[in-house]
Amino acid sequence: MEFYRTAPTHDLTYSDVFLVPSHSELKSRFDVSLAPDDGTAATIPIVSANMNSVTGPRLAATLARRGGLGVLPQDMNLQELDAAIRWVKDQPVEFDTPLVLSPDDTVADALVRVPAVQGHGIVLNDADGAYLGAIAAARLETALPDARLGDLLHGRITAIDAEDVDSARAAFELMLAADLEFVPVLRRGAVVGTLSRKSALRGTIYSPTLDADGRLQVAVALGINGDIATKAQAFAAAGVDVLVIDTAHGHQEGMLEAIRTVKALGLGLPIVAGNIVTADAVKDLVDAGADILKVGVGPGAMCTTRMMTAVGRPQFSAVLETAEAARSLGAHVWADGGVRYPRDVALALAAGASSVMIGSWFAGTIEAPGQLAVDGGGRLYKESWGMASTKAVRERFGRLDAFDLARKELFAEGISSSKIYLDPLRPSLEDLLDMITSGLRSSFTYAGARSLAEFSDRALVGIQSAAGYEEGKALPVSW
Ligand SMILES: NC(=O)C1=CN([C@@H]2O[C@H](COP(=O)(O)OP(=O)(O)OC[C@H]3O[C@@H](n4cnc5c(N)ncnc54)[C@H](OP(=O)(O)O)[C@@H]3O)[C@@H](O)[C@H]2O)C=CC1
Ligand SMILES: Nc1nc2c(ncn2[C@@H]2O[C@H](COP(=O)(O)O)[C@@H](O)[C@H]2O)c(=O)[nH]1
Ligand SMILES: [K+]
Repeated sequence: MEFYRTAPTHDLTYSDVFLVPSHSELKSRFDVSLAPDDGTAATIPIVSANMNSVTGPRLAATLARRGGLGVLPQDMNLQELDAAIRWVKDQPVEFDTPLVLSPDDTVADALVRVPAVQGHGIVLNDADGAYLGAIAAARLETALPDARLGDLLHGRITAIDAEDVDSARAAFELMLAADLEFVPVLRRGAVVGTLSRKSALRGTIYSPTLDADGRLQVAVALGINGDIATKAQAFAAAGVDVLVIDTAHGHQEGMLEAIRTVKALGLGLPIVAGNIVTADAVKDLVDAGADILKVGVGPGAMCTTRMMTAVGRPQFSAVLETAEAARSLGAHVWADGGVRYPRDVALALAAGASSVMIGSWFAGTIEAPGQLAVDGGGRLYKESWGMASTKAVRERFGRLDAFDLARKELFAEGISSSKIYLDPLRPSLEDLLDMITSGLRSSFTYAGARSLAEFSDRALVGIQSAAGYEEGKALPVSW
């Protein structure tokens, strides 16, 4: 990466900078590879944050199916995490994970899981797991909230047989011909997944993140306290693919000890560690055994660290400096936090990140763990909160006595409740991934780059004023 015309005299964040187009030999945006090449099997440079409001098993499976990687948060107990890792490993690769409900559930029960939109749906199984039928989510729009889902099955949707779908393109054509937006996919009478026309199309564009056995990959986070070795071994036994050792101040002795402990287990899994923002920290964490550094202090949407402590660093410069240091040591960087638009992802990659971690933006999706809620104006949202907020601290340390819990609560560095609205045009994680990856494919061609390495090499980055940034925004109404 090079700065265009002016070198910066101070640290910069994403809105301070822009990419200048340069000569390109690429003829199509599909000629671009977005694969991170950082020791994970990801094929797109997107990782979901280890936040309880963001990455649950469903979001992790959906993200891996499209080539990214989900990091399950450390604030779940060991049994829950073990079950979550195994659940992701059991999910279909070619089809969407079915949303299975009971015929006795009501329309209101369904509407907290999935909105009444096209391309999504519900599968009904009986108590023994036998398939009863499926309902397109759009049908919920006109049904009464207390109606039983089982009573909506008249004129039920045709299912397709997994054996009849030999390619994603064939599935798309089949659904188009039958004028279907959503179908359950059956194998020998049992549901093995669902498909929408859009997911069939996505199957022709994305490649899943797979382990050596052809199952979806998943990562899990560990804090730096407690019996880290036992936890790491249990996660490895459950089949996890990447370990993320995470604490607010990653450049501390406790983190270095935690990395050494996990490294000494010889599990053969990539170790991600953070959060840090300096080249010195990169060196120390890589020396201890980290393969990937998680970079970002203070940019997160739920994060109050900079206002509480003044500590942190504008994210573009933090990524630029740490990525350069990591590269010289054969390590990589994940840019963590502060992403609000696809452009921010492109800029993090231009600065040298191999992947970009997104939290709050993904909290406002169908696949995120929380229930859907409706505000006074009828808009759909999910609740999100920071992992260092009073809410998270209470949940994490609830087992402590009142005195110790009160001591921990003093140090909250995050917000406890925030509404993250679903984008009505892009309510699912996959809709956001389409938006981000198409933005990236286009960015790469503007820079004449076929791969991530070429992109960070060729990127020309200019520095802009606040007015320059403002000019780049679309105007939904006239001025
Ligand atoms: N990226 C970011 O900007 C930030 C992210 N977070 C996220 O919040 C979650 C909770 O992290 P965390 O609060 O570290 O909790 P952890 O449970 O990981 O514990 C942190 C440990 O480090 C010690 N510590 C020493 N200095 C600090 C410091 N400046 N800040 C925090 N702990 C310190 C704590 O001891 P003691 O409690 O006795 O001081 C404790 O033992 C993580 O997911 C983290 O990534 C939190 C803040 C900033
Ligand atoms: N200082 C805090 N940082 C937090 C907290 N919870 C999460 N985080 C960090 O934010 C990113 C995600 O950023 P986003 O802008 O995409 O939401 C996450 O990975 C953490 O590093 C918090 O309570 N305090
Ligand atoms: K912030």
